[in-house]
Amino acid sequence: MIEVESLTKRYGTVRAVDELSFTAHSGAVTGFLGPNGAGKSTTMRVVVGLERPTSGTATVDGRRYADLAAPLHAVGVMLDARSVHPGRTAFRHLLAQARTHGISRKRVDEVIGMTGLESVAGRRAGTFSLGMGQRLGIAGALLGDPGTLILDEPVNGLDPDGVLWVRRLVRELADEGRTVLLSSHLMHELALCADRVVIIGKGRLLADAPVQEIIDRSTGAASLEDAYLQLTADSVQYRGRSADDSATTPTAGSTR
Ligand SMILES: Nc1ncnc2c1ncn2[C@@H]1O[C@H](COP(=O)(O)OP(=O)(O)OP(=O)(O)O)[C@@H](O)[C@H]1O
Repeated sequence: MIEVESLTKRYGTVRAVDELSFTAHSGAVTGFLGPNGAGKSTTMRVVVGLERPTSGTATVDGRRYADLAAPLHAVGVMLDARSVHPGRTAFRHLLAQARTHGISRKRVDEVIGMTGLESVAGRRAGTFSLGMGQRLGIAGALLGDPGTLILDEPVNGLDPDGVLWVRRLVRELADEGRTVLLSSHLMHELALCADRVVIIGKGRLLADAPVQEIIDRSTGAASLEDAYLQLTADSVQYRGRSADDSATTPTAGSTR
């Protein structure tokens, strides 16, 4: 179980996370949603001890990450699949992680098999495609057979077969009683794999409920995406313009 309580994280004047509280329960997949810059990655980074909270707490099974004796066995984490030494092979990368916790080579081979990387395990990670890198990141998260998994955008860059595999994998992990917290901007995918979603905007909690309840509570929403767009309408910080918008709102200095 992941418990985030009154968590605030400030970077100078920026409140990346603002008095945020939620719980990701064991035996469930919790989707973590919010617009760009809402504070999802910062929250996850605090949970795994990469950032110190300004105030509040974040714990896994009642303990701060820094207090876990063997963190890889407690929490599997994939925050940035690109954070791999590009000159190391996938196998060597996983073996190096495994050695920090006395995890066997057999387990390294097992997670390589689980993630479908057998044929490229001997290749340098720097030559991997986006999707192959994601699979390697997930393999690293599974290495310690942890009770909790935290996955930031796990389906980013995966092919349809890979997306389906992640959907089934997180379901199985939750059905085994594990806690799964995953972020994604793909609403359709989240609606299919999450039991519950936590939606944040500008660092604050906007909703925390089962998927269907979030949809039912929003006026006229037919999908999680509809409900999400309603809930976050005032929290979007970066909104692009279409060509039509640009035509009606010329930029300063435009001669057209
Ligand atoms: N190390 C840092 N220094 C300063 N500001 C930061 C730092 N890390 C994050 N921020 C700011 O904190 C806010 C939240 O960022 P965060 O990466 O947590 O958002 P996010 O919800 O994960 O966004 P995205 O969906 O784009 O990945 C943003 O305004 C970001 O610029």
